Amino acid sequence: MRATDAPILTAAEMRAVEAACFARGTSQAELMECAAAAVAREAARFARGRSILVLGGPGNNGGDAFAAARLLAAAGHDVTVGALGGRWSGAAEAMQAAWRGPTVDLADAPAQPVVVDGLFGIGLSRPIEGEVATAIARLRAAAGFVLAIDIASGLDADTGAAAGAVLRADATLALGAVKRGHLQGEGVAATGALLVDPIGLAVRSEVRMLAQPRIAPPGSDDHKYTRGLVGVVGGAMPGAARLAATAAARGGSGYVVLASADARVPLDAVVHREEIDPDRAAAVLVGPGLGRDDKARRTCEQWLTSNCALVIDGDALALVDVDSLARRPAPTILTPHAGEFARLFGPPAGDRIAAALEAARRSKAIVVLKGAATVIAAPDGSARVVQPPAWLSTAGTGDVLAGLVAARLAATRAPMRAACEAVWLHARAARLAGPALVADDLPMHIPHAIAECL
Ligand SMILES: NC(=O)C1=CN([C@@H]2O[C@H](COP(=O)(O)OP(=O)(O)OC[C@H]3O[C@@H](n4cnc5c(N)ncnc54)[C@H](O)[C@@H]3O)[C@@H](O)[C@H]2O)[C@@H](O)CC1
Ligand SMILES: [K+]
Repeated sequence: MRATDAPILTAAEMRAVEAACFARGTSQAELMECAAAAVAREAARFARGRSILVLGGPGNNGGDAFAAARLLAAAGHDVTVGALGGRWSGAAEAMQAAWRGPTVDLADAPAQPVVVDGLFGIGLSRPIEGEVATAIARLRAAAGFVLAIDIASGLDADTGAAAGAVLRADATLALGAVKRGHLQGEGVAATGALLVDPIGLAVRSEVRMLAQPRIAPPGSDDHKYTRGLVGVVGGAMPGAARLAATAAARGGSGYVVLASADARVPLDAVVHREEIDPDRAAAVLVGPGLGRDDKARRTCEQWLTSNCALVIDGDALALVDVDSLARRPAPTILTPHAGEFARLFGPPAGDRIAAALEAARRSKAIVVLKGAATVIAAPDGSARVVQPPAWLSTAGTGDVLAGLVAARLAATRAPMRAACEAVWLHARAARLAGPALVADDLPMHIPHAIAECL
């Protein structure tokens, strides 16, 4: 199944879940059979009758592979196993012994159109080098499709870093839970389509893939103020604030006020004012196109010390500090890209999810760390992760997201929920806008994205 709403674990957390499962009486072999059945199901779906090379490594990832090979062969597929190692133990040994089909050394494995990668999973402990690296490069180049069992071999399960070779997958079937390494570092490119099978494990985690939200429509007695007035603070580059204000208007705000020296408004429905009344605003966005001069600094300071719920983006992220954020009496949402995040909190080490959670804890703000995998982290330790379409990597889309976050904050008054709704709607609007989108295209698709969530 697709990974939406799936739990995301570290390797240590995954092992703890497995240990708890064993403590309740499930055997390792039973869990492995469950994993293998899921792998065989997905491999058969992708193979569509083509010959399959299953790669089996020396650990339990290899155990899954041997068991899946047996199930695929029993279902009538042409299966060869390319094996590495040979000192299997426990359930993996039993699975290896139960495989009766053709087995060759990895180095001699014949190229096949479909490869199932069960070399290494979350137990990778050193870089893939030498003969193994040579073999996987050859097999990858010849394969039309590679399905990784649990995680692409060569990736660190927590950071997605690859110290040596990686067997890049077209699809990965994560077992029990998504691993953090699927979503960061080299894992972003090496994972392919991310699928997850629960394999019967009950996994609880407050770090999850972002699910499609349910959006509450306005009530029959709502009016423009109860639905939430959004203030957008403009500055040196007025286009950015106009994009944000358009997104705020299309994102379900009752009223959008754009405060800018430039009186041009992007829509007739957006009202231009010299100032935003803090007592009327349900949420204020500061930062897109603000500039970083003294005037911008004063504006930023004024809003930072206000009692308004704030979204802080772009230039404003360079004008605030963590302690002032933590002192704010009202909700704050930060929407940094990697550079802005690094300036404010220090460069994220290998694990961006951990870095975003730590930043949220320190700043007492919701942190939306944008990137190939966007992380939405809350001070309470919960986080949601989504991989937005890569076409979003173009100028101005961050301004649209910031406006949308402000709109949802004004509508919901619940910062984590608002950030999750906005990030989901933004990604969905991008898909609706299609390839080669420009930021100006996105706002018109937001209402359609909202309609899918009612
Ligand atoms: N723990 C369990 O009970 C279950 C685990 N499952 C599978 O088991 C995997 C984890 O199994 P393991 O903990 O056995 O670990 P792995 O199977 O990922 O690999 C560990 C083995 O690989 C060797 N190794 C690590 N890096 C190497 C390298 N670069 N070159 C050569 N050898 C290397 C280690 O010495 C060890 O023998 C999961 O990813 C998942 O696929 C599933 O079967 C479900 C049940
Ligand atoms: K693997």
